[in-house]
Amino acid sequence: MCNPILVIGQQGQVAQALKATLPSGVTARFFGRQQLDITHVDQLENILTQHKVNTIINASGYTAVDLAESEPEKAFDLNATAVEHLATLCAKQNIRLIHLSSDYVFDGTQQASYGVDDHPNPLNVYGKSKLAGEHALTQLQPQNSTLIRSAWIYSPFGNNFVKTMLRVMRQQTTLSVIKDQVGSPTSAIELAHFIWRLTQVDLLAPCYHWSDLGAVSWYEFAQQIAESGQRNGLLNHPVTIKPILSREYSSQAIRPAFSALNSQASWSIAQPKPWQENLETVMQALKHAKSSDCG
Ligand SMILES: NC(=O)C1=CN([C@@H]2O[C@H](COP(=O)(O)OP(=O)(O)OC[C@H]3O[C@@H](n4cnc5c(N)ncnc54)[C@H](OP(=O)(O)O)[C@@H]3O)[C@@H](O)[C@H]2O)C=CC1
Ligand SMILES: Cc1cn([C@H]2C[C@H](O)[C@@H](COP(=O)(O)OP(=O)(O)O[C@H]3O[C@@H](C)C(=O)[C@@H](O)[C@H]3O)O2)c(=O)[nH]c1=O
Repeated sequence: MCNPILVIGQQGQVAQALKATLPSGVTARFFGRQQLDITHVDQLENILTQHKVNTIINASGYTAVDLAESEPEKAFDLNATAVEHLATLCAKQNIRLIHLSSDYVFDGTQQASYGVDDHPNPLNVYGKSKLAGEHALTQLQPQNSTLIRSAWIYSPFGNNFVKTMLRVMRQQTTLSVIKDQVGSPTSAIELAHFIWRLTQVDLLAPCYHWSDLGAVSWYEFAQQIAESGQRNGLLNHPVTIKPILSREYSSQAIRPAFSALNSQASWSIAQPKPWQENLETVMQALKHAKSSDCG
């Protein structure tokens, strides 16, 4: 039997999506930060001594984009230094490492969607810490490892823009959402399927991009969430969404104006679906979760 795959992360949305989509015949062990704090290199070493693994999926990360501006050390500890330690151990022990990075490594000045060879130039602390993690992985080159840049991840799990919008829309009938930031929403479930496919690929490319098909502004994304929310009984009143500019919205971090990903090079491994279709699937999952809560 193959050695189990070790997943770092348990409660995060990508970790939960990986758990929900575990392919039959694959064994995976999930470690939340209670069992494995990857900022402690001794804990990593202990786990790797206790568990024989060939592949690690790092689904952990510091993801609080605004908060990172006031606590850069924490963001860099988790997104860069811990990745460096992880990559060092994986290189030493011939373990394949699959790591996640973000569209926020790009500055958003490009006109066309970002491909894997486009130049990263992050605007905020979170993006800088993710890019430092990418550099650690590529420089240390653990055995046949890769990083996946994804973007705007949403799911029925954890915290994300879709769930935030639904919460805000339930509390108020009007809200303002930024229209001059455009990106690629990504269903965590579809991303998880892609990651599991990658674990089966013999020779990995150094970097993949993965998102749903299509690019959209946060404003248009919010409009679709409201429309689908009402149709699926997740919202019981109409909402008015006012399109605003980034400069009208107070936030600590600067976000790229355009960070859509070109993931075409990944389509030989899995075929992405349009974001509207994936959003509908997630909204229906939220609807079922709500009706079983009530039942
Ligand atoms: N969210 C998004 O839109 C995007 C995310 N990404 C990247 O994908 C990855 C996963 O993101 P997502 O699932 O959304 O993140 P979440 O914020 O939902 O989850 C973060 C995960 O990190 C784990 N974690 C936090 N601190 C530690 C630590 N010290 N040691 C070990 N594990 C820790 C958490 O552990 P526990 O399970 O115990 O809570 C949790 O599983 C991150 O690397 C992120 O940068 C990339 C692009 C977009
Ligand atoms: C709640 C809210 C947000 N916004 C804006 C703020 C921001 O520009 C945008 C998205 O806000 P969020 O804080 O949900 O998303 P943000 O934290 O920017 O999401 C990012 O997370 C990291 C981890 C990534 O890697 C990125 O790919 C991306 O998904 O929406 C509004 O315009 N109106 C609102 O009512």
